Amino acid sequence: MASRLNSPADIARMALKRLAELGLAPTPQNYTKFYNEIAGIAPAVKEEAEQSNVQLVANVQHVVQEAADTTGGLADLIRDHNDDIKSSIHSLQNTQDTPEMMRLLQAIVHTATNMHDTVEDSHDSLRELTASLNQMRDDLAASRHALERDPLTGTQNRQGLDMLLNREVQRCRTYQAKLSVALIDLDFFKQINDRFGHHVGDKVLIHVSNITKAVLRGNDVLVRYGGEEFLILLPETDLHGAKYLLERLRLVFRNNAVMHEGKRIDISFSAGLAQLAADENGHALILRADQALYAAKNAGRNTIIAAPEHVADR
Ligand SMILES: Nc1nc2c(ncn2[C@@H]2O[C@H](COP(=O)(O)OP(=O)(O)OP(=O)(O)O)[C@@H](O)[C@H]2O)c(=O)[nH]1
Repeated sequence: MASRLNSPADIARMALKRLAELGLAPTPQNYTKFYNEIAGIAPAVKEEAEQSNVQLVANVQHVVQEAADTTGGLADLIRDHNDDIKSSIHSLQNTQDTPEMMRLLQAIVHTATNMHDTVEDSHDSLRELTASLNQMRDDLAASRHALERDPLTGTQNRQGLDMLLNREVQRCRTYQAKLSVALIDLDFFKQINDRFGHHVGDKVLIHVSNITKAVLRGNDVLVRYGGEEFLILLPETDLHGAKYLLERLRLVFRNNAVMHEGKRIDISFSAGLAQLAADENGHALILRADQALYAAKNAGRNTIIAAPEHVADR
């Protein structure tokens, strides 16, 4: 049970403890690596996404500046052309000389044609700029998606959880809807790594997230919460429904062992469940699920425990 922690301070403490246990120096690199591992954050993806976001913002600034230049230039040119046409019309009204009238008319046609061409050019360049901005919007969405995904299992990571949870809690308040969370921690996962190697451990994590996703409904969200710990957000689900789902999941785990070199690797999990109370926030809800998970581990593992009802603060 690697990640039992919610606050950054707890995660930081745990990261330092890990470094000390392994006899590693608490360098910024080592500290960051362990902090991210415990918090379930993929550093490479995070850094890459952050860097590309900085690049993206610079690109957006550039395109917006170009658009401003284009429209500003267009306004100036139209004003100049307008002045020319006005002046030619004025001269036209004050002359009776036919050749002069012809010259002035030609000048007006010429200016109007220039104006038309200028507007056409600006239109094309603004269309190109809009296309660039649309492309950037898509890049930004893709980069945000990558930032919120766990690269190993493809599930949501903790990065996007706060926003999702707040949204669901808000929805429950507005519509008096139900929301439960399940915190699942694989039992004795370290032994799988130790016995078969880290790559088999990884394979087990992928397998676990795949079979879990197959059991969940479309609205449910599976989050890789820590190393071998998963959180499931269950909208429109009370504690009874959450228990039913987790029991089903336990059966699915039992019937779908990972096969490695012709041998079964049996996997079980412990889980803590909690249903959102009317006056509770998302953080407190997860904390109760976490305490229930602790109780499930202490009860001997392969156990599902529902948190007692939330007692309102006085
Ligand atoms: N293969 C693999 N192992 C991971 C990953 N993330 C965390 N782990 C391992 O998960 C193990 C968790 O070990 P423990 O915290 O002792 O928990 P456990 O062995 O599951 O024991 P209990 O939770 O108490 O039942 C550690 O060995 C971590 O290195 C990962 O992405 N891949």
